[in-house]
Amino acid sequence: MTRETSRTIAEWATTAFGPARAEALVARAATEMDELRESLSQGDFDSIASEAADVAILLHRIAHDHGHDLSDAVDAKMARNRLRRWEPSGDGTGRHVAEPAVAASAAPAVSGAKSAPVETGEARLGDVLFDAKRISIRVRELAAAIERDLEGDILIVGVLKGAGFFTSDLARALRNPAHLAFVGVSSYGMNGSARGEPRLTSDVDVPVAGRKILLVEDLVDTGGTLSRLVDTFRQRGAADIRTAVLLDLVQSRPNRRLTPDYVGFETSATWVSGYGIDYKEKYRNLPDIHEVVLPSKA
Ligand SMILES: O=P(O)(O)OC[C@H]1O[C@H](OP(=O)(O)OP(=O)(O)O)[C@H](O)[C@@H]1O
Ligand code: HPA
Repeated sequence: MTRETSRTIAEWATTAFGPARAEALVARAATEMDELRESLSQGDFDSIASEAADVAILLHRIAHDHGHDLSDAVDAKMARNRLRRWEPSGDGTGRHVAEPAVAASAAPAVSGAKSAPVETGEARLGDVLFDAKRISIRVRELAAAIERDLEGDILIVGVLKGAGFFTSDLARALRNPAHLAFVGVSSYGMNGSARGEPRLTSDVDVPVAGRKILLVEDLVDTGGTLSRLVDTFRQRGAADIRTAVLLDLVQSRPNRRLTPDYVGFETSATWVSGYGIDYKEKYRNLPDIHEVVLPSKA
């Protein structure tokens, strides 16, 4: 049997019925919902799945017409639901009461131009800014742009840990015969507290002289990490160095040390997490990128 997606459903429906306005689809979904309610009240349990499918088919079409896939949206929403705290209403449904809170007391002190705020209250995971689907589309677009500029053999260098997922997705979207390496960079002092000059904590395992290098970062804030790496590889004789970042934290632009060559998304968020990016080492595993809400800043 064909595994239907929002796209295949929308294509079929448009061929069968012609283009539709979203309002008409919502009204039709409400009618199908009424039929589902009727099946339940009449005890017609055999038709329940089929009536529910009629509702879902309309929802798939609405999602596709607005650039989404409903199954992906359900996956993303469920990932979020599983992180929330819920208060049961007593009838088998419930309301979410608060986002998971993370204590801020252990926050490292932040210094200099780094935009990380020092919190006095509690931080929580906020809205999804860029979901997994959007990220994967954008990664492919970035790869296409990079391929147009950089031909042939390149050395892809991912910056750990934050850019781990972005580097592996971008590398797989690029068709260049690439070599892959990673570096570790830390901006924290030896005591793990103050944010200072970025230093290399682990190096690439290949020579870089004469190579075309694509440096891959999850985000650019002050630009300190990337500019440190560009300087390092330039001193070692790299032939060409390009920088690709998934997120540009636009608030930090005025004091930035470097402008990346390729940018996935711009965001005005102060702090973000997910898709490799952490909040105090947490949330790197989340498939979507969320805003982290820092309620009070000192
Ligand atoms: O533009 P900058 O001001 O240099 O900031 C960007 C860097 O900061 C974060 O890394 P972090 O040092 O937190 O390490 P991580 O990648 O292991 O999370 C982020 O992942 C970038 O690497
Ligand atoms: O928003 C951020 N998230 C994680 N690490 C960061 N480093 C600078 N800004 C950020």
